[in-house]
Amino acid sequence: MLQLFLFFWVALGQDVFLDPGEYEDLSLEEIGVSVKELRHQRPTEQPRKTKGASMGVKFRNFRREALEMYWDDGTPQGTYSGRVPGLGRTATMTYQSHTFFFKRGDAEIARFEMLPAKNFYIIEPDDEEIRRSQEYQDALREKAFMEAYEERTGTPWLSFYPRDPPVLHMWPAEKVGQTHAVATPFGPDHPLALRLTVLSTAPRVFLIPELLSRDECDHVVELGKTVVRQSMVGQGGGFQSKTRTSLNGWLPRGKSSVLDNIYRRFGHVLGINDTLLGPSHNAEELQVVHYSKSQEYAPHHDFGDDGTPEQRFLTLLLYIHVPDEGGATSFPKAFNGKGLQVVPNRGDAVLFYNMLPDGNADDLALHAGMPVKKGEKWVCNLWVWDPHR
Ligand SMILES: O=C(O)CCC(=O)C(=O)O
Ligand SMILES: [Fe+2]
Repeated sequence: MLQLFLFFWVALGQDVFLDPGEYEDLSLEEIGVSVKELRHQRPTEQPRKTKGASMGVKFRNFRREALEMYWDDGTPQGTYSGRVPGLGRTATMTYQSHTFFFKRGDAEIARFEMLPAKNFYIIEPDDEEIRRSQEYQDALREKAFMEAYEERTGTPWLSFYPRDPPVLHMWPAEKVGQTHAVATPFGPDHPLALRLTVLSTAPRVFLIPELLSRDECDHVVELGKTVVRQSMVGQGGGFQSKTRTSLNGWLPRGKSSVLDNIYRRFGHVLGINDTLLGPSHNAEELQVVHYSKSQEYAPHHDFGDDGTPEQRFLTLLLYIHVPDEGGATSFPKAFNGKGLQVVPNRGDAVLFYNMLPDGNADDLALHAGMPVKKGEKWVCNLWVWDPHR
């Protein structure tokens, strides 16, 4: 009977959650979830830097000729920063008030000072045909959009442009301590009632206690041991880096029937049809990560700009073996810079959204795997893309 009830509950897509109006924002201590560790990283808010802040910028060259790019370091010649092809583009991380200039031979063609809320710089065409081209008109629209967006929201547009709001379900995160209840028939061997509790509203971070059973954690660790290798970061196969010293590997959902059942559960917990959670649809294979003592993953975003609107929408991080000391997952930009760090219990998961409801990537979703001080840490990442992979 209970099973039947739960089945209908799920089938109707009904989630039980309290009216956000009933919630007070709770402090981390007041949330009342049982975890190994849950705290702020700093006692005070860290105001977002405005002067001298780092920023990602894009340049578009609408000259037909290639240009040489220089950073103005105060010397007459500047620091060489690479070539921008004719009608090409480049992007770089820099700082506010820094200046770049572009040369063809000895002639300076353009010079830009990096200004707050201006992340897009256009080297103007010198011929009418290009000025009338669709590409140039699109670039002007993109520049105007980026500036208006940052003006309006105080945060830069980091997604590909143009990009629609996400199509996948996103759990509301209006107040710290708010919970959503989900029932699923796909428990370890019985239906399961689960809860998602909001740990942070900006970025949107949830704790999901007891998503996996102990036996399931053991099972995934055992599968993980057969696939982990030295971690790589970056695109195109990546490269070894000091910022990610852990080992990782990938597990297809069909690796075992236990894993496939867990994926069905993920579908209910995320509010996303589980058939979409395969590699040919919206998700990557399950990534297993192993850290031993002093290994870490420095602060990073899970999204990247690969020049398409498709983006890593959410991260479901499963703790399948908890370190004895250290190894928290941290969100240094949460709580206006007070930060959030959490070490859940074994079998718990942390869910966070890398995108905002308007389709922008969420800069605040910056996070890190802090150094393990004692024991071993095993986690899994499920990355779900929107609108598809
Ligand atoms: O280990 C953690 O706590 C975070 C891991 C992570 O961010 C990643 O693998 O992308
Ligand atoms: Fe990550």
